[in-house]
Amino acid sequence: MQLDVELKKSFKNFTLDVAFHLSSPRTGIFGPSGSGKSTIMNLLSGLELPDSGYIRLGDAVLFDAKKKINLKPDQRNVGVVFQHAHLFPHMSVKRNIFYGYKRVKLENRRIDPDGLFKVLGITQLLSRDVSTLSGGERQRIALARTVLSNPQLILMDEPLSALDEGHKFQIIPYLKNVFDNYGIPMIFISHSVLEMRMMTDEVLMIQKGRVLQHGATEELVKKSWGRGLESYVNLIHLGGASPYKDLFLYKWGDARLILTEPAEGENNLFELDSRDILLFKRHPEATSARNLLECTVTDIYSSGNRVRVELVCGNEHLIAQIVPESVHELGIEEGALVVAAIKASAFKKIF
Ligand SMILES: Nc1ncnc2c1ncn2[C@@H]1O[C@H](COP(=O)(O)OP(=O)(O)OP(=O)(O)O)[C@@H](O)[C@H]1O
Repeated sequence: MQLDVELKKSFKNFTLDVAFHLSSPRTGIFGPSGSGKSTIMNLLSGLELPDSGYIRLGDAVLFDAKKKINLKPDQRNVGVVFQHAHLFPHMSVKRNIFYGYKRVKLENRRIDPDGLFKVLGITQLLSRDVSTLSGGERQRIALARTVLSNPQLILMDEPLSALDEGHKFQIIPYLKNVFDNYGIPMIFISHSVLEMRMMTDEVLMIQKGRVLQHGATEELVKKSWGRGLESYVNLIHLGGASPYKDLFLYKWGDARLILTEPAEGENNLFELDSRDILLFKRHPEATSARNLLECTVTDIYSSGNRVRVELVCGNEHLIAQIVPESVHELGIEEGALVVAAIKASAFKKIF
């Protein structure tokens, strides 16, 4: 994806003034409430008219104030998934999905609907009444409708934020499936760092209508933590568990992890707060922590009274957060060997 944007838009109490070039097919727009994320999305999709600037998507000019080009929303080939699914309540699920499909030219119907229903896990929902669906199911239906319209870009405006905590992340594997199967570039809007990390490789940080930072998602999360993010959260993908005494044993690269929480299937995501990792110079003789990992320090960065220590443990990466005094006591520097101790209960299952 190549998206070139320079846009200005003023409302009574707010001015958006941004210029950016996005090339990653999984991009995020991140920022606090009221920073201008939805305004950017509305300008890109053609729902709002910019005061000035241009929008170029690949070879297509969607908007150019100087050249007086302004493609209508349905000419832009940009699909939108909103926070709420906006399904027609009087139509069946199937009719909702195919709404608009008949307007897609035959040569552009490149996505097989039955295949898409499998990818989104909605085949069994097709004959259901819209009113009987859960929030996550509704979002998957809305996504199916958008994908079938054959967009060259999908904008997702906080697609998870209306879902309750328990179901929020269940939809993430489906979103990833759609991306992996059809390769349609996505711009994902959110004010959740966790969602950004799960859904994007590149992120544009917006504040008060301006671009504050732009870069690789993980790098921004690691390095800009001093400005408000209390600690780094390690995201750990684990396959299925096997029982181990009263606990559960997982394979993690070449290492083994013991957790209190069970998980099924090969696609489980756990979070581990960087503050929950203790570092030792040598193997402790006895400890209540069930996990002791031999690691090498690869990077250290500090902000105020906190220091983040990047580690490679086997072939996996971890970030621990300690205080400056511990850095001196442990002799932590790049290349140093340490033992990371992690309690079995420190891993929290996301999905
Ligand atoms: N049509 C409009 N008329 C007047 N002000 C508007 C309009 N649309 C947006 N705004 C204002 O522009 C600012 C940015 O709004 P926007 O919805 O883009 O923020 P956001 O980052 O998406 O916020 P949130 O995360 O809460 O959805 C807000 O102050 C909002 O009140």
